[in-house]
Parts: sequence; structure tokens; C-alpha cells
Amino acid sequence: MLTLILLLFTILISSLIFIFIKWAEEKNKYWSKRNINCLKPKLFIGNLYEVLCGRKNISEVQQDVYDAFPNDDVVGFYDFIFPRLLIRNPEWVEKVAKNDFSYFVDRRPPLKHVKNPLAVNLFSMCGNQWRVYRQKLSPAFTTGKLKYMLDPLAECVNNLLTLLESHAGEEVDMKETMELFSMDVIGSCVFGIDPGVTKNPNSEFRTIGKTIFEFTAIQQFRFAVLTMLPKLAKKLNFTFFRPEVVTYYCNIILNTLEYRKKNGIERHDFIQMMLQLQSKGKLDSQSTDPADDDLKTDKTLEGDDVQITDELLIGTAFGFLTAGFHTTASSMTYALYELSRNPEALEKTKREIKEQVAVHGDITYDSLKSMTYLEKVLKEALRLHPGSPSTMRVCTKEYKFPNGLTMLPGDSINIPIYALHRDPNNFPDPLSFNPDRFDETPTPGTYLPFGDGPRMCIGMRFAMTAMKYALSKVLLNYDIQLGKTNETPIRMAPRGFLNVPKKEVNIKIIKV
Ligand code: HEM
Repeated sequence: MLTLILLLFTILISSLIFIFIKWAEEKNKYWSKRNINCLKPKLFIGNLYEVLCGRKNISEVQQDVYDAFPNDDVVGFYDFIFPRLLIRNPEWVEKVAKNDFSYFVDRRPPLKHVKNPLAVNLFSMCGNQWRVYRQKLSPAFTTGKLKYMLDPLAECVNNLLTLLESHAGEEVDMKETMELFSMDVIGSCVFGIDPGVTKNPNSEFRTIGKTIFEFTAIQQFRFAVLTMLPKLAKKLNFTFFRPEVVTYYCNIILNTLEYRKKNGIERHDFIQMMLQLQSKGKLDSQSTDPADDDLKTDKTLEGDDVQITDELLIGTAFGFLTAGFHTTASSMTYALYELSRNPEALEKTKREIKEQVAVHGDITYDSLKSMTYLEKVLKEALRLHPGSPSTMRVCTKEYKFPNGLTMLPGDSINIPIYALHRDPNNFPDPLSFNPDRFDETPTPGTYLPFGDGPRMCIGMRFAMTAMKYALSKVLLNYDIQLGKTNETPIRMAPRGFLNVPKKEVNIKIIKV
């Protein structure tokens, strides 16, 4: 009897495993059935094998797929079991991100099974809710508002200079230093507190913040379950962020909100603007500056509304932290790294900064605006090392590409930013650092460090201002030389969603 039960049990388990494997094999035929080229995916992990075993970063893996089919407009990619259409043709990139945006409004399908205040933010919002909230939030990022943001930024830059002062004449790990600076900026300008991260790298804001971005094997497993089996994830009470992280950031915002409301305190930062949004329903000042044109949104939605709850404010601030921290830190690190390897570009940048300081008396908002070469240096650093490997869109209504290829609601699209930036058809001699290539505007759909279209990075202007401000102050005070102990070329950390240097990036700083 026991033998029979064991036999039946073995047959049952084997059949289940067989069905599961057949199901996964079927998933891996998605692109071949649609006659779209792709590199052979592995069972359950798709094209992510080299990422999961730590050999390559997701940008490099997507570039391999992109480069494998140089004559195709699109190629197939498998993110675990999920098929994504990777777009190679820049005109089609423009269609998805900009011209036919109404078919591709969302970044991902709605996160129906996620119950977590930190998940409610602009990045993950969908449809009309996203449109309305983006429209409400956009004025916070206009040129006019950013000018005021220089006050809290100045404090962070001073702390950075104090930190560098104590290491003058030495090799400094810029990866670590810029991460500290970037955390200070988010703490001060977004959360409205003085996180003291540059002064004390072991502060709670930094140590807890660091865990958000750790992509350990357990995190990878949780992420895989959350994305592939969201219902099971809910049953198992899985969240992407650990409960103590959620509690910590919720408390900071709630305490700041309460303190400001109670004491009538006002400060030039994002939390203040979000408080205004909560009390008045909108932010004052609609910008007429043409530089703010990309922030213009859909006016027809002015009648609709999104309730600005405390939960939404918490999610927004946390969203700014996750979207802005690593991207800003690594862009500055890469800019300094490239400048330290390119003495001519470094000299030109330093000369421009000195000239502008002579004209304006100091580093001001207007002097930063006039630093056009520094801007090109940052643009070129962002071309070679974009913070984000790619960006996503999901098809929300049936759509046909010019060759007749049909996208169905739910089909997922990937715009491979890194691969597009390194394609010699888009940028000749793509691996060389040449800021002057930005004397001409890149072909639309080829250069997207901040994404493109109505859903592009809302923090772009803030990030550029913060980076220009800090870099100009650093280069006004220091000469820089590439450290002797770096790996060349520096490699990207293989795990995680963003392009971050794998190891330290040492640069010698010499006081001038
Ligand atoms: C160098 C720094 C940064 C880079 C390279 C960067 C890059 C990006 C990219 C590629 C996207 C996706 C855009 C798309 O899908 O078309 C994005 C979205 C976003 N970024 Fe940034 N970002 C940076 C800094 C920041 C900062 C400092 C903030 C906040 C203060 C921020 C907030 C956001 C938000 C909220 C979104 C989602 C926008 C939406 O869906 O409407 N980013 N960013």
C-alpha cells in the first residue's frame, strides 16, 4: 500500500514538474512565434543568466541582444519569463516614448497586489492617476522653483567641500564620496531634514538608505516572486522593501509634516511644495520659461483630481530617493572619472568655470546656466554611462508599428538607453569621451539618459543643477588626477537595476 502511495506521489510530482517545464518552454517561444529575432532564452531566467551569475550588468546583456541583430528594428528579450520588445530603431523609440505616447502611457502594469506606502509614487502610477499627479507635481521642478533650491543645495555642497578638504593631496574614492553627497541632497532637498551623511557616513539615513539598493540573492528571489507570482507574493507577505525600511522613511516624512504644520515652518524644499499641494490642491506658478517646456502636461485633465494623502507624500519622497540617489551619484562619479582621463576636456571645463565666476562673482544659478561646456561634459558622461540601463513602457491599447507589427494591450516594451548610446550608427566612435559631439543636437530617439516624452524624468533639471553646482565647486578648488589603483576600464556592478561602478573610483585631489 505504502509503495503504491509513494508511486502515485512520485507520478504526481513528476507530472507537475513536467507541466511547469512545458509551460516555461512555451513562454520562451513568445518571440519566435511572432517572428521576432532573439537570443535563445534559458528556462525561467530568460536572457538574465549572466546577470544572475554576476558576470554582466543588465545594460551589457541588453547590448548583446541589441548588437546581435544589427538590421532589425526590434529584437526580443526575456526578463525571466517576461517577454519584452527591445526597440532598436530610433524613429520607433520616438513613436513609443513621444509621438504615440497615448498607446504607451504606463511603465508597467498596475501593481495590484502590492500593499506598501512606498510603492505609491509617480514612477509606478498608471493611466489618468499618473497624468493628473504628474501635472500637479511638475511646477515643483520649474526653473523658477529650482533657483530657490540652491539654498539647501549650497549647504550640501559646503559639506562636500569640507569632506574633500580633509583628504586634499590624497586619492579619494569618488564613488563613495558622491554617494554621500547625493544622500545629503535627497535628505535635505526632498525629505527636508539635515541627514548629516557627508559629516557622518554611518548615520542612520545613509545605512538604512544603503539597504534599499542592495541586490542580494534573497532580494533577487523576492523580486522574482513579486514580479512572476504576485498573488503568491501577497500570500507570503513579501514586499520588495524590508518592513524596517518602510517604517523608517514613513516616520521621517510624517514627523517633518507634523513639525512644519504645527510650527508654521517653511523651507525651500520639495516637502514644502508637497505640503502646499496638499493644502491648496495645486502648486502656484505655472512657468512661462521655454526651458520648462518638457514639463508641460495634459491640460484637459484639469477637472480630474488625485487626493494628496500623507501616504502619497511619503511614496513621492521615497520615489525621489530611489530614482535620484544612485543616478545622480554615479553620473557625477563618471563625469569626474572621464575628466581625470581627458586632460584637455578637464582644462577647458576649469577655464570655463573660472571665467563664469569672474563674470558673476560666484557660482550662482545664472553662472551655472552659462557653463555650457560643463553641461556638455555631463551630457557626454551620461551618454557613455547612463544611470538607467533602459526604460520601460507597456502597451495600453492595440498599436501597429510602420511594418505592421502589432502590439497588444499588456505587451511590454523596453527602450535600451545604454545600447542606443553606444551604437556607432547613433554616435560615431562611441567609446571615446568627446563632449564636443553635443555641439549638435543628437538625432531624436538616440540619446535618452533621462528618458523621453511626457513620462521622461521629472527630476532632470534638478539633477543637472545639483551636479553642475557640486562639480563646478569641486573643480574650482581642486585639480584632479586619475588614481593609480583603479581597474581600467571601470566595470559596472552586475546586480541591481542601475548602472553603478562595481568598485571604488579613486581620484587624486590637489588643492589649487
Ligand atoms: C542623473 C540623474 C538622473 C537620471 C540619469 C535619471 C534618469 C531617469 C530615467 C531614465 C527615467 C525614466 C524616464 C522614462 O521612462 O522616459 C526617470 C524617471 C523618473 N525620475 Fe529620474 N533620473 C535622475 C535623477 C532624478 C532625480 C534627482 C529625481 C527626483 C528628485 C528623479 C525622479 C524621477 C521620477 C519621479 C521619475 C518617474 C517620472 C514619471 O513616471 O512621470 N530622477 N529618471
